Amino acid sequence: MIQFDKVVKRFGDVTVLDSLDFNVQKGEKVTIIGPSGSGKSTVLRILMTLETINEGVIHVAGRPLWHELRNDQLIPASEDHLRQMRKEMGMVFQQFNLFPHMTVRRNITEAPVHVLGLSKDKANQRAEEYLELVGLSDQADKFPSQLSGGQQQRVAIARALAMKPNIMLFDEPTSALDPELVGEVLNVIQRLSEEQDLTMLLVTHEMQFAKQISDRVCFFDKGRIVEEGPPEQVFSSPREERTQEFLKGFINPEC
Ligand SMILES: Nc1ncnc2c1ncn2[C@@H]1O[C@H](COP(=O)(O)OP(=O)(O)OP(=O)(O)O)[C@@H](O)[C@H]1O
Repeated sequence: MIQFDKVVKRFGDVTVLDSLDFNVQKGEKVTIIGPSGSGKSTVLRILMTLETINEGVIHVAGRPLWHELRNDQLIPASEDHLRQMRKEMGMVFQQFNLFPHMTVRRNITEAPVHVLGLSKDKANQRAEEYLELVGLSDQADKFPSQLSGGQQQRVAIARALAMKPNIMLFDEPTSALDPELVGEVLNVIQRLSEEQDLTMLLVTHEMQFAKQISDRVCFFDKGRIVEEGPPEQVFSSPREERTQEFLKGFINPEC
């Protein structure tokens, strides 16, 4: 579903992704862990087409993301191609990014109406369906500022799902939340992973959750995958010294 081939990303002189090879299968739930600045968010932002790449090729659902095929040659993607490719993915950010002047319902229906061309009725139906999934059916007429951080993040998840993406990207979805609100968001993500046929890529510092939810955990350092494997292996018996050092910083990651 996702394939990075020798992808290089630089910001000025700093190489953030260093010839990265990385694959995610259809339906797979993959968690990326690693120290601050290792390039985790950059991977998601590149997939969401929020950042460009300098070298390499990325395929999403079998099609090149940042390129188009013309006469068997890869050429840089047009804005139209990027717009099409973006429909494959939904992203949930650390800071919710809801539209503050719109109700919860409109936050969710806006893109389905204006990007997918759904009728208002259809989009409203869809909003109800996903608000129910995230446990917020009774909050549709509120504004984001009237909700807790955990509720806002659940609306953000419903909003991303309402575009019916095949891939969901979560960029540290709980790190801006007060500790007592983290659980409700993780519960929703857990439910999604169990009930929806989604490919999921999650960046998180919630190691226990990563262990629970993931088919595979990838440990990133300096723009490369240092170690990857099933969560039991990576958390309980990491092979690489850098992974061991990183995990020592977390309280009982094996629990
Ligand atoms: N727009 C940008 N301009 C310049 N440098 C950037 C930009 N975005 C990210 N970087 C740099 O790229 C590196 C990787 O950033 P990234 O956000 O991917 O790391 P991360 O592993 O997600 O870190 P964290 O866990 O702290 O969020 C960092 O050194 C960061 O400062």
